[in-house]
Amino acid sequence: MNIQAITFHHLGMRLTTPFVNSLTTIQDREVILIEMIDEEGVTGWGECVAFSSPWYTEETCGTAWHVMGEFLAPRLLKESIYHPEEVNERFSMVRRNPMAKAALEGAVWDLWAKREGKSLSVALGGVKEAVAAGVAVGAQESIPHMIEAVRERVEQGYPRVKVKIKPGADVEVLEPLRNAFPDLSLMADANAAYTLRDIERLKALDEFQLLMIEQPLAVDDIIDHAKLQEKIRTPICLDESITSFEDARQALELGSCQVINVKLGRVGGIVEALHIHELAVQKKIPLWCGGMLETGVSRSQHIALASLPGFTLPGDLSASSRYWKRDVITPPTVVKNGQIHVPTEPGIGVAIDRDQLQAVRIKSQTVVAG
Ligand SMILES: O=C(O)CCC(=O)c1ccccc1C(=O)O
Ligand SMILES: [Mg+2]
Repeated sequence: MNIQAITFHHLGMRLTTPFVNSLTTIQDREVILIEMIDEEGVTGWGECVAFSSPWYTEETCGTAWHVMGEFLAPRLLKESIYHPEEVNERFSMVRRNPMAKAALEGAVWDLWAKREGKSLSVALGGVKEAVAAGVAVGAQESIPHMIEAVRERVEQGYPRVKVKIKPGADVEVLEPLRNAFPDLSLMADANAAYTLRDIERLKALDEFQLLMIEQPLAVDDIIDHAKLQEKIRTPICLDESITSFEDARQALELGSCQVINVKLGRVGGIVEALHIHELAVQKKIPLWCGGMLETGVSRSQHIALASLPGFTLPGDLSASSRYWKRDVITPPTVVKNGQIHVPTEPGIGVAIDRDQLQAVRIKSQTVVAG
């Protein structure tokens, strides 16, 4: 395929409720959507999941806009592409910047799958008709508010709930939650809020039968996580620390985690994620798909990825309505009986809601071939 033009749409979205974690509060959500068109007029869509500020990892919408526009997009427009697996290789002269790479690679996969008449799920080797939903509940102003927020999600049918913790708001939150929901599939995400000096606090969390604890230590650490895993029973799941297949391989070799949260943006795209999946299946390491408070474009890619056999745990895959009053895709993602249907239509299997795109667009920029 010959990509003719790549358009970057800069959107200003707003979450229905603010999302609070150990580092920041997000309500206004800047988003970059990628629209890619080939010589036959087929269009592929991708999403850059970086945030406005570098609180989660170092990329931002600003750095991604720069890297995609100046360095990555020109490499896609220069020569034809036979298969999306070539994209990774073509981007290899750009160090890191996984979210910028994944955004463009994702659009190429959507475009290619549409040309082939295959759903993204089938194109990636997916085997499920539906994937388990899951939900992340941000920090709340009080314990009763937290219990109510979790109850609302349980009543909506989410089979697994994740809450955010930090020192001073861990046992304090998890103990009342566990008492209120003795049988709930519950896990905690620290977004790197602890160090090994907090070991006693972290050991105390073993009491709450958590499915796992996500990213307790530093964003770039795999050494201390291995030491911590030896001292606690709760399985460690890595999020921020895994930015590529190589990171996953090394973390598993060291014993830094027992579970991996795969986010396409964080690991640099679909090909990296497929390699991680292959390794995890071989090593019997359970995987699940994370989320980035994203629009339906990235979520649809994650739903396709979660349909692969190695994604054995419910992810942070929630309904469009959990994030947005109106998503930019149609139909919106819905959760039924705790599950999300995997689309069978070509590519990501959902259409872009052009009216909504227009309504939330701040600016667009197009880069053309030749
Ligand atoms: O529902 C979602 O999109 C995931 C919510 C979530 O936990 C999260 C949201 C934004 C950035 C990082 C994380 C995380 O998994 O750490
Ligand atoms: Mg996380």
